Amino acid sequence: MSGYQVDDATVEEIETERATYEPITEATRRLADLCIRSQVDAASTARALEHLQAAIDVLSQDVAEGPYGLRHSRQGPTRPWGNAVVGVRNPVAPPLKVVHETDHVWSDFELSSAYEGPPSLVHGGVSALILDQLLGEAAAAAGSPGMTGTLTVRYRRGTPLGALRAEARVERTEGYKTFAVGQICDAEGVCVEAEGVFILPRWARSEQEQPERFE
Ligand SMILES: CCCCCCCCCC(=O)SCCNC(=O)CCNC(=O)[C@H](O)C(C)(C)COP(=O)(O)OP(=O)(O)OC[C@H]1O[C@@H](n2cnc3c(N)ncnc32)[C@H](O)[C@@H]1OP(=O)(O)O
Repeated sequence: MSGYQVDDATVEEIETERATYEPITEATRRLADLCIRSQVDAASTARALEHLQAAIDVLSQDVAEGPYGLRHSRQGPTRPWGNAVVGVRNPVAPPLKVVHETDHVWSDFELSSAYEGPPSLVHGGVSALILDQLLGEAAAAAGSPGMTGTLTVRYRRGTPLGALRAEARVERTEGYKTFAVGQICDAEGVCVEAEGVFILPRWARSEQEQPERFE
């Protein structure tokens, strides 16, 4: 399957890539929030748009074909940098930093106004997105990576924008199937719960080196 690339990037080259693109990604996240909440007048907005167009013109001068994919290096860390949840080069990603413990994974993160669904609350699709990632990471961390087959989400109460924690763990495995559970909590407790089945796809079962992650 395409999108899984092994390259010879050195640790230094990976750090340079991160240092080059992470600041502009973070600025773009800030921009998304400002698009929603700025109250400057039309003339100021038009001026900002001119600056943005200039930035787009510069960045468009050299663009890779296709999405980022999942890049593995023989020397440095794996880079899921285009991922919609954890991608450090993806301004759509909050991004989450996921900590892998022996028996579970977790992440403390903030969701800005860009993730709003009902007023002041997180969009239900965004909660599902985050839980899909966390449950998938739990499956991979347990040594049984897979693609999401089925994800069931229960919204117990509204999830406020702002500071949140997501956690996930593997419940059991059955052959190629891994059953994982997880939740998103605010300071008051659980807001959303999920359970999912992660399946090692047929095409990966026969490969000698199975992928470590599916993103
Ligand atoms: C550190 C790593 C971090 C990784 C994080 C990743 C998080 C993000 C995860 C994703 O978002 S993945 C993207 C969303 N998912 C997909 O796009 C999956 C699309 N579907 C497929 O690729 C295939 O349908 C799938 C791999 C799920 C199953 O196809 P297979 O041909 O490999 O399955 P097969 O027919 O051999 O069935 C294997 C077993 O799984 C069961 N199964 C198949 N599809 C299922 C399904 N959808 N839900 C539940 N069970 C399913 C099937 O019944 C069977 O059970 P039994 O062995 O008990 O008979």
